[in-house]
Amino acid sequence: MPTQLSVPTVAGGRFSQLTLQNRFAGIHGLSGTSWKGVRLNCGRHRRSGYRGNSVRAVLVRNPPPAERSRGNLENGSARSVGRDDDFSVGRSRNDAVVSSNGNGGAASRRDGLEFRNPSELVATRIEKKQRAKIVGDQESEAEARAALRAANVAEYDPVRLIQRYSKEPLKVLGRALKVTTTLGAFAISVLIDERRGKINENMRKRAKELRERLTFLGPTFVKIGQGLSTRPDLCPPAYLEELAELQDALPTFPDVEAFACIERELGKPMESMYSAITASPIAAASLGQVYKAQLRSTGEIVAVKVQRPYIEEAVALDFYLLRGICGLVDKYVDVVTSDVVALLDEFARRVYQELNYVQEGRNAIRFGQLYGDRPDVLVPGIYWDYVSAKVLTMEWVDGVKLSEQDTITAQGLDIIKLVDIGIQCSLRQLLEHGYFHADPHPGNLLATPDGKLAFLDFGMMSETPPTARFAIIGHVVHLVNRDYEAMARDYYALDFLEPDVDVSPIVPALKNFFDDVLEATVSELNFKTIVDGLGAVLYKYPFNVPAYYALILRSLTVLEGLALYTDPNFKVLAASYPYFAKRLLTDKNPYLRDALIELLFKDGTFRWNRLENLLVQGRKDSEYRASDVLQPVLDLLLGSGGEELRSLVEREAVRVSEALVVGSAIQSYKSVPQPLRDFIDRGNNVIRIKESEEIEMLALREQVLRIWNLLRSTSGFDPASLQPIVEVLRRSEAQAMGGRIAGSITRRLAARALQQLLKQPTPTPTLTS
Ligand SMILES: Nc1ncnc2c1ncn2[C@@H]1O[C@H](COP(=O)(O)OP(=O)(O)OP(=O)(O)O)[C@@H](O)[C@H]1O
Repeated sequence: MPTQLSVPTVAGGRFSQLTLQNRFAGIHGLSGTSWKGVRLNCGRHRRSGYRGNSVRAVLVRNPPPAERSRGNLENGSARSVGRDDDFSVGRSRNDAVVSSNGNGGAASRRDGLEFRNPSELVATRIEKKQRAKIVGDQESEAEARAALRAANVAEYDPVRLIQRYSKEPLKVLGRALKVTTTLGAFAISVLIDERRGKINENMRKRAKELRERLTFLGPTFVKIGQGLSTRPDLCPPAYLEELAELQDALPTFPDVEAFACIERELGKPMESMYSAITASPIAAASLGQVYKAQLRSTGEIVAVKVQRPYIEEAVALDFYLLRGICGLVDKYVDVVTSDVVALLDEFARRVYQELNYVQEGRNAIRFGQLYGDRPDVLVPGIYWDYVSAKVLTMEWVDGVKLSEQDTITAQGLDIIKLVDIGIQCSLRQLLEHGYFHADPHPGNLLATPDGKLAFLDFGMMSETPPTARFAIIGHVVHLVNRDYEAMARDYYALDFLEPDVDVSPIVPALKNFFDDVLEATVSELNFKTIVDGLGAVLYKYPFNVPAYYALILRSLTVLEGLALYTDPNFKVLAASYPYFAKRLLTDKNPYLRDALIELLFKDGTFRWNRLENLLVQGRKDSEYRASDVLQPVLDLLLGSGGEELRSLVEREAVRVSEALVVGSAIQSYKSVPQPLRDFIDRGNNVIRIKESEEIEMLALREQVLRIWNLLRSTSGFDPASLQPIVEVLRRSEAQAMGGRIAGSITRRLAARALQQLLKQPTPTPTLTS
C-alpha cells in the first residue's frame, strides 16, 4: 500500500533524503524505495506517546561520502544514536548519516588506556580537570551568547499591558467576546445541568467540553486548565482526568513556521545546525512543540522545542483581560477574600518566565547540578549554541511517559520503583536544596529503558525557603507525636499565619481531625487524606497557604496518584519516611536535632521503639551512613546547653546498662537446666525480681541489642568512621558523664545484690546524677 506523503516546503528544498515513519501501520517494506527522486526509509514508530496512525516523515540531508563512511565506522560508538530505535531507522542503520561523535569515540579510547605510572595518573587527572574547565568555560560562553539572543524577551509588566491595550479597544473587545461566549456557553450548560439535577450524570461530558473550550481559547487558558488539573481540592475527578489531557495532547502549529522560527532565532540555516530533523513534531505542548533532531556538529540526538508563534501577544492580551476581570472581583465580590489580582500577577509572571527558553535551559542546568548526579535520575543536557528565547535544544531522552503504565510494565520496568525515585528526588528538591520542579505532571516524567527517571520541562521551577524546609520536617515529627500545639505553632514558621494570629483555637480542630485519622500510624496514611484534612481545618481559619507549599503538595500527590494506579495500597508518607528518618538522624541543623530529641524523648521517657524505627527506616535511604547518625547526636549530648537532655540520657543509660547486665544474668540463669538450677540456688530463686520488671528489662535488652546490630550491620559501616565519635568521647563532659553513669549503675546493682542477699524485696532506688 503506498503511503501518502506531504513534504513541508521549507524543508523540501534543503533536505535531500526523507525517511517515513508510520506509527503503527508498519511500512518497513517501503524502505529503500523512492518518491520523486527522494529515497524513502520507513519503520514502525515504537516510541510510546504517539497517538493515531499517521505517517511521520524524517527528513535527512544526504551527507558527503566521507562523512557517510565515518558515520558507518563510528555508528557503534555514537552514544546517543544507538539509544534510539525510531529515529535511527532512516539514519544510522540504512544510511548512516551519523557524523563523527568526537567525544564518544575519543573518550572510550582514552578510557581504554592502561596507566600504570601514578604520576601519569595524576597528570591525566590534571589534564581531565583542565579539559573540564575548558569545556565549562566554553559552555558559559555559549550560554552567554544564548542569553544575548534572548536579550529582548518580554517580561510581564501589567502597567505596560494597560498602556498597550488601552490603544487597541477593538482587539480587546473581539477577544473578550470570544472568551465570554466560549466560557459563558459552558457555564450555562452547567447551570442547566444543575437545575435538572443532572450534574453528576453529565459530569464527564462537561469536563470534556471544558477541555475543548480551553484548548480552543489557546495557551493562556490551556495553562489555567493545566493548573486546575492538579487541584483535587478544586475539581472533581472527572474534570481532573479530562484536564490532564491538556498536558500533552494539544494541536500543533505548522512545521514551516517552526523551522522558520528556528532559523530566525538562531541566525543560521537549518541544515548547518541539524543534519536531521523530524518533519512533524513528536509532541505539542501548551507553549511550544518538540522535534527530534540530530546535531550536525557532533551527531548527537537532540530534542528541539520551538515556541508557538505570536504567543507573547496572545498571552499578553489574555492577561490584560483577565486582570480587568480580577480587578472587578476584588472590588465587588465580597465572598472572595484573597487578592485575586495579585494571584493572577503571580501566575502571569510564571507564564512569562516559561516563555524564555534560555531561562528554562538555566533551570535545567541547575536542576541537573543538584540532582542529576543520582544514578537513577536523568536530566537532559542543554546545547547552548542552539538555544534562544524561543528555541531550546536539549539532549534527547528516550523513554516512556510515567502515565503510560502498561508500556512501562511491558518493558519490564517497575512503576512503583520509578515513582519511588520520583518521591525521593522530590523530597530532596523540596526539603534539602529547596529548588524544585514545580510542574511534575506525568507528561514531564519519563521512564528510560534502563530504569531511570527522566525529568523534562524546566519552565516552571520554585523554591522552598530554608525555614520552611525544616519546619515541614518538624511538622511531620509533631504529627507523629500528636503534638497539636507544636503543629499549630509550625504554621508561623511555615508562613501560613501572621505572627499576631492566635493559634489556640486551631489546636482542638487539629486534634479532632488527626486523633481520628491517626488511629493508623502516620506512615499508613494516605497523603491525600492528610492534605485534604489539613485543608478542611485550615480553611476555617485566617490561613494563607504560600504558593511553594501548594506546589509541594501537588508534586507529591501527583506521584502518589501515579503509584495508586499500580498499587492501591501505596502510601507516599511511608515511602517518604526513610528520607525523614535519615534527615532526623544525620542532620546537624539545630532545628532538626531538636525535632529528633522531641521525637525520641517524649514526656521525659526515651522511646527506644522510635529510635529503632528511625534506624530501620533511615537505612533504607540510599544516602544514609551509620557514621553520620552518631555524630550529631553525640554533639548534641555533649554540647553546651544539653544539660536537660544529658540527665535524661544518663537515666536511660543506667536503665539500659542494668537491662543488659541483669537481663543477661536472667537469660544465662534461665538457660541453665532445671536440675542444675536447683543445685545452684537450692530451691530459692537466686534472681529475685518482679515478673513485670523482668519482662520489661528483657524487652529493653532485646531492643537495645537489636538497635546495636542495626547500627553494626548498616552497609558501609566502617569502624574507622567512628574516630570522630571517639574524639567526642574524649571530651571532659563525656568522661564526667561516663563516670556518673557508671556510679549510678554501680549503686543500682549494689542495691540489687543487697536485695538478693537479704532475700527481701526492696523498693527500686531512685536515681541521682
Ligand atoms: N529532551 C526531551 N527528550 C524527549 N522528549 C522530549 C524532550 N523534551 C520534551 N519532550 C517531549 O515533548 C513534550 C513537551 O515538552 P515540554 O513539556 O518541555 O513542553 P512545554 O511546552 O514546556 O509543555 P507544558 O505544556 O507542559 O508546559 C514532553 O512531554 C515530551 O514528550
